[in-house]
Amino acid sequence: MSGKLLIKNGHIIDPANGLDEVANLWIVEGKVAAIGAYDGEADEVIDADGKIVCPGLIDMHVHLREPGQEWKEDIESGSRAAVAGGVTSICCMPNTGPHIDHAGIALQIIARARQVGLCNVHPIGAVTKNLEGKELTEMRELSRCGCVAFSDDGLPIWHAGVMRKALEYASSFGFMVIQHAEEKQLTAGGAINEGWVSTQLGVSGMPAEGEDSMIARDIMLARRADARYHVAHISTQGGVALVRKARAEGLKVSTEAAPHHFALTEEEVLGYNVDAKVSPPLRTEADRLAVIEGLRDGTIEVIATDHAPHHEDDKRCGLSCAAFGIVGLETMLPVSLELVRSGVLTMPDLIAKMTANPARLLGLESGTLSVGAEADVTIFDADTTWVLDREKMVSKGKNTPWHGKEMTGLVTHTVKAGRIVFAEGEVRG
Ligand SMILES: NC(=O)N[C@@H](CC(=O)O)C(=O)O
Ligand SMILES: [Zn+2]
Ligand SMILES: [Zn+2]
Repeated sequence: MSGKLLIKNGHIIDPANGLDEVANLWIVEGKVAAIGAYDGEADEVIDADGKIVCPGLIDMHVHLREPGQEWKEDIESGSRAAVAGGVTSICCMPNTGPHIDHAGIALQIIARARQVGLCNVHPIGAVTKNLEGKELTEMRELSRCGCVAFSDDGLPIWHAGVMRKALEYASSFGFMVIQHAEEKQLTAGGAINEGWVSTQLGVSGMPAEGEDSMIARDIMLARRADARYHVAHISTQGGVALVRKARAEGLKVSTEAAPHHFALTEEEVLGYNVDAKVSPPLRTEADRLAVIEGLRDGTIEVIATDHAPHHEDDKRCGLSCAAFGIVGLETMLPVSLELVRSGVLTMPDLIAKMTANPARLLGLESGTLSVGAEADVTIFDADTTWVLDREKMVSKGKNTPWHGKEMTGLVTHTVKAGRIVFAEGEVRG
């Protein structure tokens, strides 16, 4: 957009540039023009006094459902939910219908996202055709058409031989393979974590070993292939320990945690709460604390929501048959801010896990307030409290375990390429 936007007197935190100070942020012609002094008059001013101003958040794990399941979410509703949550760049997973396993679909998603024009949408290409785990996709072509990483998320790349080939092939081009780590032979039929809650409820469980064993296998394969391997939505104590050890060894292994895995435990499903049913499942308190320790010591570099919208019809059918998934875009920031309030992370460290770190892993240009960068900016009040009402959420998916819960931390403005796309609780455009 043309013109000059001044974000005045905010507490600017930009981990990519080590910035942590109260200053003015000037945006000219959609780009960051200056931080601090600038000679000129603003066309529009946002008073950010007492607020935090940071690069637009990046969520590298989102299910947009388009094409194929637009009644659950689509590119427009997902983009709107993103900016309502302060997120200006999302990576969308390939378990759509058709899958993102050929260039045409990737191009179609990017074109539609540009038309919507609210946030950056970067597709993640499938590793195998039809997510069947058998035949590799044309990763190189998918990459040329805008895919920023590769995954069969929704499903694991279960076949060890195929995973080995995928890692070797991806490694020769520097592509990152993102694994939904789940050994189905251990988790088949399970709906929630295997443990005392599954016993109490009489519902089949998914043991932590289902996740741990696949991460262990993959790390061996990644070591052999010298490949970039990223564990999606890590949820277990054992998994975090394996990733920590691999990183200490110098392997190109990384991981992300979803807010529900560091904020909630399996006890959330007591009462057969289908909105707390997710894959991997909410785990034990020991697992939750291990994820928090992983975030604290840097083993887990990224916070990503695994935003998985479902229609009510897919959820309201009992715990065993309900679809897996929790929506996350609109609760990512307030839920994650608890890590700062409880002293686990500093504010800059938290913001880095939602900006600079995913940008670095994926080679994105966003996630920074460097002068000259596209002006994607999130402004939030870290202390404002509000109550989440699922009916007021922008996402079509209302499947959140936080309905009716008090949230601390409110996004007041989202700016995309210099344009205010969210303010006063409303998405604009
Ligand atoms: N996380 C989930 O519970 N569900 C995801 C799939 C996935 O992320 O594995 C979905 O697509 O619904
Ligand atoms: Zn997954
Ligand atoms: Zn997912």
